Amino acid sequence: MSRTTPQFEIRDLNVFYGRTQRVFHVSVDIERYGITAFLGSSGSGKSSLLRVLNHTYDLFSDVRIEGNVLLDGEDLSLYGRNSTEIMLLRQRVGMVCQCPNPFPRSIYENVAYGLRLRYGYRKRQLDERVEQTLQRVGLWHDVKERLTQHALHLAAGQQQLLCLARALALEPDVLLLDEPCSLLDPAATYQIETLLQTLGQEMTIILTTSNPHQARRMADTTGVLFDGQLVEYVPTFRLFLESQDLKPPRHECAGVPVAHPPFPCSPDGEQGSWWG
Ligand SMILES: Nc1ncnc2c1ncn2[C@@H]1O[C@H](COP(=O)(O)OP(=O)(O)OP(=O)(O)O)[C@@H](O)[C@H]1O
Repeated sequence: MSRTTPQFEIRDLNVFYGRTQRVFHVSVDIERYGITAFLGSSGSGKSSLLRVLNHTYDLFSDVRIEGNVLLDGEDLSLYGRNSTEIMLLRQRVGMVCQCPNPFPRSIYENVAYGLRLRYGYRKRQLDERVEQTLQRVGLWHDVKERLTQHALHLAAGQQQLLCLARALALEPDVLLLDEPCSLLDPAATYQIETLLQTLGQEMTIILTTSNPHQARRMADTTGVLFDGQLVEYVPTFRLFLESQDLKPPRHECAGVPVAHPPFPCSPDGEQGSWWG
């Protein structure tokens, strides 16, 4: 595989829940390394799109997808449900959810569990890797004296860092993050965003957000989802330059003009909502 092959090639992707279509004809290449954000209001299809990238949509019984998703040139639609390929895929393409969801076990075990399963490490190797991984997410200093404590006793931001550590321990090529900061306070958000910017230099990060400021701060490329349709997919700086001009919508989807929402506040302001 060439280094210039996109990490993901998504071709005419449609997602249906039962008979209702929620994602429409999304075609996009996601480049290797850096941060790509999918920005949209609640219900615009961000999670539905993200879940296709590591087959977690399989976990929902009423979902059907059409189209092709290629990871490093390999077509994921050829993978069968619950197959070994899918297990390996989810190690390669790790995921962190909106709501911090550590295992109801100790802090140590949250990171060690996957390492033990994947690499069969013994105690000393496990200790080393757990420490390294917790160092990597900046949590080691806070938790080194209480590794055996229940993970749910950590603050929400620390729980989210632990979930990141759990995913990173398996050395994924890609990290998917579904609104990773939406339930966190500004300090924890800052910590996670800073970490993701560092990680984006060595792996592909794909995140969803409903916060245009977060996309602007974080992402190299931003896709805007609107009612399940991808109405923009551009380098982030272009999206925000153009949005400031409050240009009228210039997109069509299936012949219908799409109301691309303007950016309502000053480019440096944190007030207002894209969608409000
Ligand atoms: N498992 C499901 N079964 C049925 N409908 C679903 C399911 N998951 C999502 N949907 C619907 O699909 C649409 C898109 O949902 P999705 O969660 O992808 O949007 P989102 O942009 O991630 O929203 P949010 O930011 O609120 O999570 C919504 O109308 C939602 O109700």
